[in-house]
Amino acid sequence: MNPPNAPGDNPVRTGPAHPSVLPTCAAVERDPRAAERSVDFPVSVVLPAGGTGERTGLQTPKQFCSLLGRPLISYTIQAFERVSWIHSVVVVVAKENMDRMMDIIQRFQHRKVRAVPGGSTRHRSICNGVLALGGGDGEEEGERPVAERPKVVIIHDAVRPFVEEELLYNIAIAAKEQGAAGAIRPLVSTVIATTSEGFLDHSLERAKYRASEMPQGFTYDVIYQAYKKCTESDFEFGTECLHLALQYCGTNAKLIEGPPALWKVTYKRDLAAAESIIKDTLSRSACVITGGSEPAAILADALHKAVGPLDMELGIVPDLMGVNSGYLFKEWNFILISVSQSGLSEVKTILTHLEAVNRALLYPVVIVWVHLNVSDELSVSGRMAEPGAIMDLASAAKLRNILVFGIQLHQSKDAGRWERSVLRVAEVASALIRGRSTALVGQILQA
Ligand SMILES: Nc1ccn([C@@H]2O[C@H](COP(=O)(O)OP(=O)(O)OP(=O)(O)O)[C@@H](O)[C@H]2O)c(=O)n1
Ligand SMILES: O=P(O)(O)OC[C@@H](O)[C@@H](O)[C@@H](O)CO
Repeated sequence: MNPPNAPGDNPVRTGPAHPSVLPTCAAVERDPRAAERSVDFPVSVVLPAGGTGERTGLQTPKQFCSLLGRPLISYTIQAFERVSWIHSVVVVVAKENMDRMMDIIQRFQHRKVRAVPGGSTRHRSICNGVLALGGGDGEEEGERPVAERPKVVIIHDAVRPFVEEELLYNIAIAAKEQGAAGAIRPLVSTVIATTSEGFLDHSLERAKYRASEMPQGFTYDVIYQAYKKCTESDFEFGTECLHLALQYCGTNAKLIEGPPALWKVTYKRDLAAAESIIKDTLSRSACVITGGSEPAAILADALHKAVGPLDMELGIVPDLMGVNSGYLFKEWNFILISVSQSGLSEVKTILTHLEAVNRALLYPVVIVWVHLNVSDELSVSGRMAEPGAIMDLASAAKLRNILVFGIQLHQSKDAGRWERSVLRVAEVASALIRGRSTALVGQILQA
C-alpha cells in the first residue's frame, strides 16, 4: 500500500453502520436516530435488586459489581431511562444497600429513578416495588389516585443489563392489551424430572416449553391484585410473576420471544461475559482526528483502507469543531494523529472537549494518540514530548475515566515499510480500543 495522495479531510464513515440502537448495551442517552415509538399510557418499571448474588461466590452483590468501572445495575437503569415513554423507575434494594444505591443514582446522574427497600425474597421485593408505584413507601401500600398510578408496570431483573427498547415496547403494549406479557427464549437444555432417589423420572418434550425471561409487563391492577391474593408460600418459594397473574387473576400472559441478550447475570463468569459484551459494544467506532495536516490525513486515509485489523466504523475529521463536535457523543472512540513537536496540546484540547460534555460519565472513553514522526531523525524520542509528561497527562485523564494510549510512528518513504507500519498502527489501535486496559494508559507503543 503506497502512501496515497493527501485525501481531503472529509468525514468518511466506513464499516458497519453505527448501531442506532445498541442491541447489547444501553447507549449513553436516547439515540435520536432510534425509531421514536410513542406509548399513550403511563408505564413505570420495577427493578428487583434486593438479592445477595450468592451464586457468584462474591462478597459484593452482583448488581453492584463493577463492569468497566460502573456498577452492573447502572447499565440496567440506563437501558430504561433512555426510553422516552417510560415514566419512572423504582429500584428495590436491601436496606443495607440503600446508601450504596443512592450514591450510584447520584454519581451516574440517573434520572426518573428512586429506591425502595427490598424483601427477603424476589417476590417480596417486587411486591414492595409495585406498592411503591401505588403510592406506598415500598413496605406499606399507599393510595395514590388511580389517575397517578401507571397503567402498565414493567418488571425486569436488575441483573439483566441488555434489554432493547423495541422489546420493552412490545411487552408494554401486549401487557396493556392482555393484562400480562412476558419475554421468553427457547430452552437450551432439556428439562427432566427426578425421583426422590435422584434418578430420572421423566423428561419434558423440549419443543413444547420455553424459558421464562425478563422483561415482563402487567397492568397495574393485575400485578397489584396478584400480590394481594398470593400466599406466603408464593412469596417464599415462587419465581414466576406470570404464574401469579394466571393463578390469582385468571390472566394468561402474552408470551413474546426476545433476543439472546436477555440472559440473567447469575454466576461470576456472567459478569466477565457482560463486561466483554459492553467492551465490544463500545468499540465499534472511532473518530480519526488529523488536525488538518497533510501527513496526518495521508495516515488517516491509509488507516481507513486498512479496515481488516481496524474492524470498526471510522470517521475522519480535521478537528472536533462545528458539526464535527457530534463525534463527542455516543460511543465514538478517538484516534488522534499529531505530527507537531510534542502533540500534547492536541491531546489536552480533546480532553477539554470531552470533559465539557461530560462524555466519560457512564463509560471510559479511549483516546489513541498516534505521534507521526515526519522528521528524518530515526530516534524514537526525537520529536515527541517527554514520556514523563505523557504519563502525567494520561494518569490525570484516567482519573476522569478517559484512557489515553500512545503509538509512535515514523513516516517512511519506503512503500513496503510504510504499509507495514500502517497495519501495525491499525492493529495496535484496535487492540487498545477493544481491550481498554488501564495498565497501558500513558504507554507509548511502537508501530
Ligand atoms: N430478595 C431478593 C432476591 C433477589 N432479588 C433480585 O431478583 C433478581 C433475580 O434474582 P437472582 O438472580 O436470583 O438474584 P440473587 O437472589 O441475588 O442471586 P442468588 O440466588 O445467587 O443469591 C436480582 O436482580 C436480585 O437482586 C431481589 O430483588 N430481592
Ligand atoms: O430464580 P432466580 O431468582 O435466580 O431468577 C429469577 C428468574 O426465575 C426470573 O427472572 C425468570 O425466570 C422470569 O420469571
